[in-house]
Amino acid sequence: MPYGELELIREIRRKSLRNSEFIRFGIGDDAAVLRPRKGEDLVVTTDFSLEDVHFADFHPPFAAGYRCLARGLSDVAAMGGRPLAAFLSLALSPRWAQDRTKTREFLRGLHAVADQFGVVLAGGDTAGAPGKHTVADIIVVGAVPRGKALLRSGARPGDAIYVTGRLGGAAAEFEALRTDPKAFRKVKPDGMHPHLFPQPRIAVGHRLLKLASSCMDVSDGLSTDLLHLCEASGVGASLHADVIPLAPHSTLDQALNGGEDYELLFTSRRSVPRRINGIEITKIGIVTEGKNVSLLQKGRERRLRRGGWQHLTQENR
Ligand SMILES: Nc1ncnc2c1ncn2[C@@H]1O[C@H](COP(=O)(O)OP(=O)(O)O)[C@@H](O)[C@H]1O
Ligand SMILES: Cc1ncc(C[n+]2csc(CCOP(=O)(O)OP(=O)(O)O)c2C)c(N)n1
Ligand SMILES: [Mg+2]
Repeated sequence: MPYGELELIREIRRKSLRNSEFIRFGIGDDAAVLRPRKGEDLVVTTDFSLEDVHFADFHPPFAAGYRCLARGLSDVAAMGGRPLAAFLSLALSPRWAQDRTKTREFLRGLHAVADQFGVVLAGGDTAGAPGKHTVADIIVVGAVPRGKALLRSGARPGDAIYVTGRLGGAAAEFEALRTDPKAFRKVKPDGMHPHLFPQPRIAVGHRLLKLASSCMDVSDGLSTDLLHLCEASGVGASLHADVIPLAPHSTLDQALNGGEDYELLFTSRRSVPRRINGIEITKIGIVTEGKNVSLLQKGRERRLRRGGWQHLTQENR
């Protein structure tokens, strides 16, 4: 039986009926009413999850829904924010509208990560997609202490460059999933599945408010994202390939160019602990003057190539 719009919204609303100090009114009115605390700035981010771009038939729909919100939460983490409310705009392909289990599983995954991080789904929009692909857009609203949000532009020469967790795992798991989707049917968000269930580093981001001079999340790949950060800060960098923490079964190329690891890349000139909230922190380089971003590998130095993901080009693998 296909979903009707009202029925689907009713189902989503039943699972999201929770107001909070921040959400005065959530799903049910023409717009949500949010009330930030005094002394806070709001952070707002939006991210597409497009069928055949961000997820495909070989993804369990539960994981597609989980990733959809986790990616938005990672952006809030990168700003040092605590996430408060999410908004989901969902255009279902005819196939998804027909197949209630796909849509239900997608929403179950989305609610799983919402519950994990105490975020309430406070609104959205529902439609039938005009084409063959399901399209989801997630908006996440969070809060940071006023004037304290972590920016990409704060890196200064002499700062050390750090990354949380391990890199390349998402690309490695993506390849494994594409090759043998059946092997991933029963996986759970246990922190061991960097592609299917990325873990937004909210708690680390919060601690970085007092430690980091700049910060961003690694979504497109370390190479591309470090170049973004350097450009925003007007600095160069020297990246040490041999100390980049690789996830199990992943390669340096996947760590540099694979993307979707949703770890935090940050700079600091303070003393940074080796672990924050149980997550390992690795120093991977140093911020330099000028504009050159170089990669040091086994004593040899070369220019860091922007090898990560770019939409609207044919270069993606
Ligand atoms: N269509 C758009 N309209 C307005 N701003 C956009 C649009 N697309 C991207 N941006 C903004 O450009 C910046 C970089 O975007 P993006 O590369 O997607 O960041 P990220 O990789 O962290 O998601 C962000 O501040 C984002 O809000
Ligand atoms: C079906 C499918 N093909 C390819 C990928 C790989 N992929 C898609 S988008 C992307 C980069 C990150 O996506 P983007 O939309 O730039 O995320 P953002 O930076 O906005 O968080 C990667 C590596 C995937 N996840 N699913
Ligand atoms: Mg991007």
